[in-house]
Amino acid sequence: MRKHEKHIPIHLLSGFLGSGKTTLLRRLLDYYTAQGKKPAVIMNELGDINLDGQLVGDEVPMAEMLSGCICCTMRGDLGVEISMLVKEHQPDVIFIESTGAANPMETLDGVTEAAMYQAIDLRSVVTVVDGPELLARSRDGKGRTFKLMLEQIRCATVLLINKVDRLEPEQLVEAQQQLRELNAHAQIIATVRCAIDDWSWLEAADHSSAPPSNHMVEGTTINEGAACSVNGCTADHHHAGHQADHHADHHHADGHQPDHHDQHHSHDHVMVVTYYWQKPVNSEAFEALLQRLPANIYRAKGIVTFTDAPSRFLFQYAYKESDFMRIDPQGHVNDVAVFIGEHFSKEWLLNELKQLEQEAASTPGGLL
Ligand SMILES: Nc1nc2c(ncn2[C@@H]2O[C@H](COP(=O)(O)OP(=O)(O)OP(=O)(O)O)[C@@H](O)[C@H]2O)c(=O)[nH]1
Repeated sequence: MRKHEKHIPIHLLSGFLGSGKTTLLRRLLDYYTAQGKKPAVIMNELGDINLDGQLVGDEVPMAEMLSGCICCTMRGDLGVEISMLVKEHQPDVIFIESTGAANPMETLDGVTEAAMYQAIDLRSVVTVVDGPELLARSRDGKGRTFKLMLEQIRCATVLLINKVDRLEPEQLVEAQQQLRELNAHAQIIATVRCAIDDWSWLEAADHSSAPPSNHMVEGTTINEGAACSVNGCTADHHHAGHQADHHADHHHADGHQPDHHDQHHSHDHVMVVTYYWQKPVNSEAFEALLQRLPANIYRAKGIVTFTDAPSRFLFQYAYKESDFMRIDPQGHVNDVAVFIGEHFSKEWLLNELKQLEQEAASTPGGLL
């Protein structure tokens, strides 16, 4: 790397499954493109498909790191992906959206490792916190998921407390107090759908005069006056009992038709089940299934065709709330559903999904 080479600011988006990282990413992309700047994105998913990528415009350069996690198995690849993005697109800024299950300290290590030989500079770690979920889990106060959430909060330079529309005013105060106790330095911003009015923190981070070699893990500040809490981070760096096979046992990029009910990756204690739909299903029956998913399935998303609606839909489910958006994907995209959680019964889930397909197929009427 040449001494006076311009360093590209990098922002790491962290936060638990379904907290709103992609929602924030879209806002960040709009913010930069409105200023005539060129943002680029690295998206990391545990599964082998990137559904969130469907929500990002084709004009945004994007590298997908699938079937693994940049905090561990794919850590070495991160530098390569950054290098390719920089070489091909010369972006003004890069956002890395990590998987909700990523250990933030390990991810930070990965980014800063890459910064040693790339002209990049990590400027902020933005952790999106699902407000209602933080309160619910802190009442219970245990479990590996909660611990991971705490680590993500402790390592942030900016904390977005999101889904405030689902909090009473006194609950918002309680959640803000919890965040402040966990992280004394980060700026805390309360948001609904990650809508941000004041972007000064981002401008300050991008224009920080910190020498490029002083990256965060060495304990320098990101914004003046907003010290990075990384040094004080008490994150557990061990991947205890981590024996997951992170590599998908099939790749559909090669034209190979994926198996119907499919592989199961696990990242640490988190399981991912990917199901490729063979048939359309009834929309009401599908919504009913989402509502009766067990509490240990936190997150689901995918693309589905309904027998009773004229288009395909991108669906999102996080903690009992579901959203459906009409889509018309470019190129060949399978109908697929990804479920993420802990210790849930894969058999139960696959049976339910197959039953939906069978019921829809045996109901007279067919596709609209
Ligand atoms: N009620 C409510 N829903 C929200 C808010 N922000 C995001 N959502 C919804 O929460 C779901 C998850 O949002 P995403 O932005 O995809 O979350 P994510 O963190 O990127 O999810 P993963 O990448 O799967 O971990 C979507 O259905 C969003 O529409 C909010 O402020 N309030």
